[in-house]
Amino acid sequence: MMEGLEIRGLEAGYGSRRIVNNLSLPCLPPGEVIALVGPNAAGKSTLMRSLAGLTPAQGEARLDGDNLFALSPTERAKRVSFMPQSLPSGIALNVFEGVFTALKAAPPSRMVSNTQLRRRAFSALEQFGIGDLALHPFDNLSGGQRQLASLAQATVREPRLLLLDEPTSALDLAHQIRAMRLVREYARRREAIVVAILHDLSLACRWADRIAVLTKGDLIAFGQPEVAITPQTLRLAYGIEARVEADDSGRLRIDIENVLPT
Ligand SMILES: Nc1ncnc2c1ncn2[C@@H]1O[C@H](COP(=O)(O)OP(=O)(O)OP(=O)(O)O)[C@@H](O)[C@H]1O
Repeated sequence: MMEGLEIRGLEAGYGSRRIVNNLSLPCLPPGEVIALVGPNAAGKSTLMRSLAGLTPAQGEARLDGDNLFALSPTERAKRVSFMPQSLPSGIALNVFEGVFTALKAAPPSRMVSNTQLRRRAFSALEQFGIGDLALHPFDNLSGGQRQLASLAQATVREPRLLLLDEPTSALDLAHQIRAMRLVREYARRREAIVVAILHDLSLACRWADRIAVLTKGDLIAFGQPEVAITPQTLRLAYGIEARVEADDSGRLRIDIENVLPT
């Protein structure tokens, strides 16, 4: 059995409109964070939602050898978590209840008592620095606080596949770094596969093990940051001229020179 996430010939869209075209990726191994980047409307969310079972798709997606599209809802809830771009409003729960409910819906098999589950839910809040918000109604949170609560909710079940749609878009600089660090630690510790849609390429280069660049539904580059993020990719994906340089520690620096006329 091949461990990790394999995607072959995946196509997804809405009705007769195809958004993601025949997409294949080398196996995404456990323990890694994969950033999915690309311009607006490239199909990133559509791809992610199809992996989460929320948008119909054809082709193959296998998680540890199992057909992801054929998992029962319970099995999927145990193995896959999806954090959407924006949380619905009108959630009549406080932050703790929201996370606890997510955990209770598909608890890890080793957790039997409610006390254990409550402890785990609270520790997920603390990990994201929002333990003090436990009793706040979800609906009263700021955009950034909602995103942190949503991250706690997505990780609390310890899924093998964690799908995050723009998890840091509402976070301040310090919380972006904290969130990405926790997500990467999570991938390493739980041997999980994390796929995160990110618009901030510096964040992607700094925290992702590999980057997939999607443009108009096609994968145009995939690999370690220095392989995927090149002047050519940036031109193709975003229509910008940029220099990409690695500093002494090997970190990529993207220097945008000018924007091409459209
Ligand atoms: N529910 C839907 N029904 C019909 N078309 C949709 C739906 N959701 C998205 N689309 C269309 O699919 C295309 C890709 O959208 P998608 O949200 O996957 O892109 P994205 O790369 O995630 O974009 P962004 O970076 O702007 O969030 C867009 O043209 C969009 O209008």
